[in-house]
Amino acid sequence: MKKTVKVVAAIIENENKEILCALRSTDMAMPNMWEFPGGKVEKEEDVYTALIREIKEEMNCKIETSDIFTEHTHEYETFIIELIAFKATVIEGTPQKSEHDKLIWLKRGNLASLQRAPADIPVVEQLIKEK
Ligand SMILES: Nc1nc2c([nH]c(=O)n2[C@H]2C[C@H](O)[C@@H](COP(=O)(O)OP(=O)(O)OP(=O)(O)O)O2)c(=O)[nH]1
Repeated sequence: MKKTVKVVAAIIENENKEILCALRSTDMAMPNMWEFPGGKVEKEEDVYTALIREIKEEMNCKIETSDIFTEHTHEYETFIIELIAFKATVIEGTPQKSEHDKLIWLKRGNLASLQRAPADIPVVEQLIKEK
């Protein structure tokens, strides 16, 4: 049976209404795919704590999150992902790349132009529809 992995992701929006997109590096699982920064929720960790921790670890900044934007399950070849996405804003520091190959800010209308992790596609569609 495939393992189910709970992953939290941040839709970080700046004052220009652009959204932060991160390119998974060649050293990561699922390389060369664009994603919303975040990662796996650890055992006994709540989703908000997990997201704030992941963003601090990955981009050395502090975010503030609001309610869940969207939550859905996607089946990959080797595992099932339960992806929980939150809207967020940076409240301390500036996102800096460490694990990712690239960080870019994109307007909503341009979000669909990137090659996305497949589980993220419904999130992107919902974001585009929002405006
Ligand atoms: N962070 C993130 N991961 C995503 C997204 N969409 C998607 O399919 N994934 C997948 C890629 C990975 O297989 C998994 C998240 O793992 P990760 O490698 O980013 O998380 P992590 O830092 O906690 O991982 P690890 O080093 O502890 O293994 O979820 C997304 O939008 N953001």
